[in-house]
Amino acid sequence: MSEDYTCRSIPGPPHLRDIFYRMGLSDKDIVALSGAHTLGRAHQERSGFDGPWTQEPLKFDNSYFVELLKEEAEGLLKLPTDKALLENPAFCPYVELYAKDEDAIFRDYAISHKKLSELGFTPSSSGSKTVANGAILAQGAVGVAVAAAVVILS
Ligand code: HEM
Repeated sequence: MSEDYTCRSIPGPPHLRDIFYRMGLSDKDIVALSGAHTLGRAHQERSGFDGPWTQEPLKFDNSYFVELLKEEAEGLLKLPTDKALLENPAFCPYVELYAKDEDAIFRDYAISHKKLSELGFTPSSSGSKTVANGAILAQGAVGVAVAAAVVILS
């Protein structure tokens, strides 16, 4: 398989920035946190997408970025938001850096994940919605804790 992708100098869709900037996160945070997709997979019945992003989805490493840079990554998933990281000149150099330098993604992912984890949340004022949101956020927190543990232990 070839690693023949090079960063394009055209701006990609602004949606990722709309979401992450309003939480005070940066371009670097967007790319580093996307690296969480090194772990796990998509499920047809949940999101409509199917499959893992990497060959070893139980291992936290830099392979999300390595696979993203490959023109063909057979059997592996690339979401539109994954591809967007290659289409924006502000994001793409980080993809290249993390594909080359695993220590860099370990370091930057830990920093970005800490920022994300410490943001907190504002519970809804409506009772039943609060319970539903609380349950969803609790599930999310477990996922975040697992990913953080993987980073720390690796
Ligand atoms: C950039 C915006 C993001 C989008 C559009 C996105 C989208 C998705 C989608 C569609 C799935 C598959 C869900 C399923 O079918 O089960 C998924 C899974 C996952 N996401 Fe994201 N995600 C984003 C950011 C993040 C972030 C910031 C993290 C953590 C820091 C993260 C961690 C994960 C993990 C670990 C899985 C695998 C879950 C599993 O194996 O069940 N994602 N994401």
